[in-house]
Amino acid sequence: LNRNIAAAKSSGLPYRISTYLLILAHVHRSWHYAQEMREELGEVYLIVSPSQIFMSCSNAEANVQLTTRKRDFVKPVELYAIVDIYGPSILTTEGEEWKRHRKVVAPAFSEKSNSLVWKESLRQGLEMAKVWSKLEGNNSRVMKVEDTAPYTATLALHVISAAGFGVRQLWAGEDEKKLGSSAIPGFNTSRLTGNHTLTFKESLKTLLGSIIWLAIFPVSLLQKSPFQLHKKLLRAYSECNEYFLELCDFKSKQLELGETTEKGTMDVMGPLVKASEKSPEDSKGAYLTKQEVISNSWIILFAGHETSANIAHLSLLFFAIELEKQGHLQKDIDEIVGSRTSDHWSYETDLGRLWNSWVGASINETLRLMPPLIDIPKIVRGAPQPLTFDGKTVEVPTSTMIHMSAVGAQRNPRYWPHSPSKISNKNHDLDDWVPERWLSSTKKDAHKTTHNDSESDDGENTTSFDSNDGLLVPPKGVFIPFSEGARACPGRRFSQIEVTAVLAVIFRSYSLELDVSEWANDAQVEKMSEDERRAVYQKAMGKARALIAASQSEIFLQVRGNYPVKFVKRGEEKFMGCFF
Ligand code: HEM
Repeated sequence: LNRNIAAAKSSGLPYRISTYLLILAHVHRSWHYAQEMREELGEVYLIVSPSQIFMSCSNAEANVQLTTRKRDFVKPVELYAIVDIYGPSILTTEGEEWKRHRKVVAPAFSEKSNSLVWKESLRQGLEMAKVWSKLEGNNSRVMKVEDTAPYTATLALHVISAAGFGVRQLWAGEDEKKLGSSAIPGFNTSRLTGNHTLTFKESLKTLLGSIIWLAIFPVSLLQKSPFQLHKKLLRAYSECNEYFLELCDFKSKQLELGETTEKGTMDVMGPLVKASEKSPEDSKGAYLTKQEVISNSWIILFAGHETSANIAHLSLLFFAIELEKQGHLQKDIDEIVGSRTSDHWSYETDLGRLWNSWVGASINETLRLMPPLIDIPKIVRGAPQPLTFDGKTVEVPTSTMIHMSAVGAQRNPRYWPHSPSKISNKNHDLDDWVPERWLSSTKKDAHKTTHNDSESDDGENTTSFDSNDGLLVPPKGVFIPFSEGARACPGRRFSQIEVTAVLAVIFRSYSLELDVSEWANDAQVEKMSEDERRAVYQKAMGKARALIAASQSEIFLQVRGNYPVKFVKRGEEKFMGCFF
């Protein structure tokens, strides 16, 4: 402890002494009090325990250095061991090995795969609404949904399966005949072949639900366990591996045949399989082994599934709370797509326009307020590292575990346009969901920047629909839900396109209102005056806001519990009129 205190003292940073367990608790709960800590200790501070020095950073200038000086501040890949179940991947490697993975995986997120994401997300959004309409007591005009979270999770899985792996998935009740020649037994059908005892979706559900065991114990030990839970988990683990292997073979054959080369490389996995068929000598460093194709496919599924699903789920919930804002959203969607049905919406023109409207603004605002990864970890492995911000230079001690606090920077009044809160007594509204801050009318010169976030310091450049001047572009290091620099998320556009398509296709046809049946039934609401309706809705708004504020971060930030909502055909809203 004394040694760590001495290192903290000489760092020049404010620090607090704590135990390691309290650091863990801090990390786990930090999103609840990131701002109080920032106000008390400053934007960059240390917590010191006998076994560890921990640094939290909500300063933009420092964040930029943490993401661009990739040799000085490295990714502590050991933290990701929990998801490393099929071997090392792009997410869980560092240095030269990571470069090899990245060289293959990042370009696989191409314009071709993005256009698949767009098409599939529109289709899945419509199918999801169909499923809601068939729930007990619902019809196609009024659809009560107890919890939208499991549905957005299924949707995200289906989109990754289609755009990531080239395998379309169906919702329960959809006719498997629809799949035609793209049916793959067990992977997207209920018929099992070979040694399979579970479908792909069943194995995945078991695996995701109990992944923690695989992180704690090696497979060889679990194999000796007498517990049913462990046996089931191991079964799911090996069947998932089998499914990925079968998928690799399927894609190899597609590529071999040549006739469907285009089809075989449209999705993200196609280029990975292609890279595994090259010899290391012929590939200029861009090759993967077959097992690495599987480990990366798994990681793509894992990293891109709950994250996008949570943003879609939360955006829906925020719009149900903020009916006036929902009105603005629908107006923008109507203006952009007009009377065209979603099968005529274009990736080239409509996507960009939707992104630069209330749709993109609301997604960015959800990511700002509720980033799925509340902290982005880095570590100092070698000598202490200088860090310069606000005109001073401090020294980050060796072995310091760093958290770039996404919540801390993204709610920091210093960096964001803000007004006094309309729902609390705070003098800023950065803890509130205010999508309009992203729209041009609220742009202020002070927040303009020259940074083009479509370029990483690896020199990789991809076309971007979100680097034009449609939405506010915060300074570098301030808006970091996808991290920045070389280790930034390669699935950023994938998820932006997915959530844009889903919100647009749903709000084009439906309005979303909170269920108020806890206070009044439908007949009672019918008889209420406008003021009475507003009063009852405000109770529901308060409860839904409290639910979101009580979210917890396990691996990702997630709402715990649910709030029932009603999707109603546009024009049949019960409460929307009270808020205009
Ligand atoms: C709202 C959605 C998403 C958010 C907020 C998000 C956030 C992030 C963040 C913060 C990182 C950096 C983690 C770190 O450095 O420790 C990351 C990395 C990664 N993400 Fe995402 N992500 C999202 C969606 C996706 C999607 C849809 C995919 C794939 C389909 C994906 C694939 C990956 C991969 C493969 C990495 C590792 C990159 C590397 O280490 O080089 N993500 N993501």
